[in-house]
Amino acid sequence: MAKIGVLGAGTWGMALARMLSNSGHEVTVWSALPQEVDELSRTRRQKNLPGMVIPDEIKFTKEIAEACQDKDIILFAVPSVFVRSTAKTAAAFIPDGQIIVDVAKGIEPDTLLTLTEVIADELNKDGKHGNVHYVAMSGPTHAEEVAKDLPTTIVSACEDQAVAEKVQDVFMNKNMRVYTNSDRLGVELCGALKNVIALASGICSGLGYGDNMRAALIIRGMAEIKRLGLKMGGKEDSFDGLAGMGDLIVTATSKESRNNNAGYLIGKGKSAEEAKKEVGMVVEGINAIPAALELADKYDVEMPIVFAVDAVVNRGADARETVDALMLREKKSEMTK
Ligand SMILES: NC(=O)C1=CN([C@@H]2O[C@H](COP(=O)(O)OP(=O)(O)OC[C@H]3O[C@@H](n4cnc5c(N)ncnc54)[C@H](O)[C@@H]3O)[C@@H](O)[C@H]2O)C=CC1
Ligand SMILES: O=C(CO)COP(=O)(O)O
Repeated sequence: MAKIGVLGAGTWGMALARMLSNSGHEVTVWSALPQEVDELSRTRRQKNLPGMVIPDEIKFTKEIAEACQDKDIILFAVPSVFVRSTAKTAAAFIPDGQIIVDVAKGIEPDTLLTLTEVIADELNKDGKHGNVHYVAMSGPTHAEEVAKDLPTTIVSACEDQAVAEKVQDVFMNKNMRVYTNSDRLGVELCGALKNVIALASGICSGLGYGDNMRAALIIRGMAEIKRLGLKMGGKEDSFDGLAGMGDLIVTATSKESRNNNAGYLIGKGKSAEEAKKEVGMVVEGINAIPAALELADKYDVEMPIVFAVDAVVNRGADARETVDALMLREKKSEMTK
């Protein structure tokens, strides 16, 4: 059995902590919010997963050292905007050679680093973390379903196959099937960028558009993600796989999706701020837009849906007119080869 430190006690961190604890692993959860640690310890409930009982075996701590020292795996499960600050605080307590798994989905604006790259960037500053192993875990995995033990699949992505398999072994159980993947970059790009397309899907539902439009957004959205991701060095299998198409399908169609729901509210006329507030959990697609635009520019890749989402979410464009303009863009062939 493994010793696992979970950094972040939000919806995803807690659903995974419970699953890992129920598999017999020793789990310690750290949160940056002291009142959250107190509340979780006392109520054994996560506020956004009210039906889920947190096993007594899970230990909560306000000391990040306690969640990082003497662990087989440290799991980063904080929203993307807190990944760097969490890595910075944790660095002094993370031994070299540690396996770090990130489950947050995003790309840091300005640096354009994926989140395992952000953690590495922070840890490498002291020259003492040259042998840390970074794994990205991603796939169609809504916390609300994992919390109910509904069957789920996920990818353990690391260029070192032995490390990817070690993480696969720890996370795999009858409700969670884990595949390995050697393309960490491609997997992380998929996880971050599909959230922007899920916002588009939600916006179109809010406008009253139907399943035809949703299917179009999923396929043409993945065409954009893949165009960029392949140019950046990602591998085709990742975009076609669970972390790519799988996660895009679930996020663009599920009633559980924070991004889909926020998009819906925006399509109904709410501002991005109002939508985020109403959703009440992190909406990573909104955070990912600046980096997606910067990457499209840097790699000279056309991403019309991402540009349209930015126009509606950040620049006050009328959603219906924006969809009309997308539909009437220059005529194209679907063939890429
Ligand atoms: N919820 C889900 O179904 C899934 C979420 N993810 C990803 O996991 C990441 C976390 O998502 P959720 O757990 O849903 O978000 P959430 O909105 O539930 O997370 C909030 C948590 O962030 C932590 N936090 C708040 N302020 C902080 C700070 N200053 N420093 C460090 N931590 C702080 C707290 O523990 C808080 O409970 C996101 O990147 C999301 O895309 C990935 C797969 C599934
Ligand atoms: O990444 C996720 C599911 O795989 C979660 O997506 P949402 O944040 O849109 O709920």
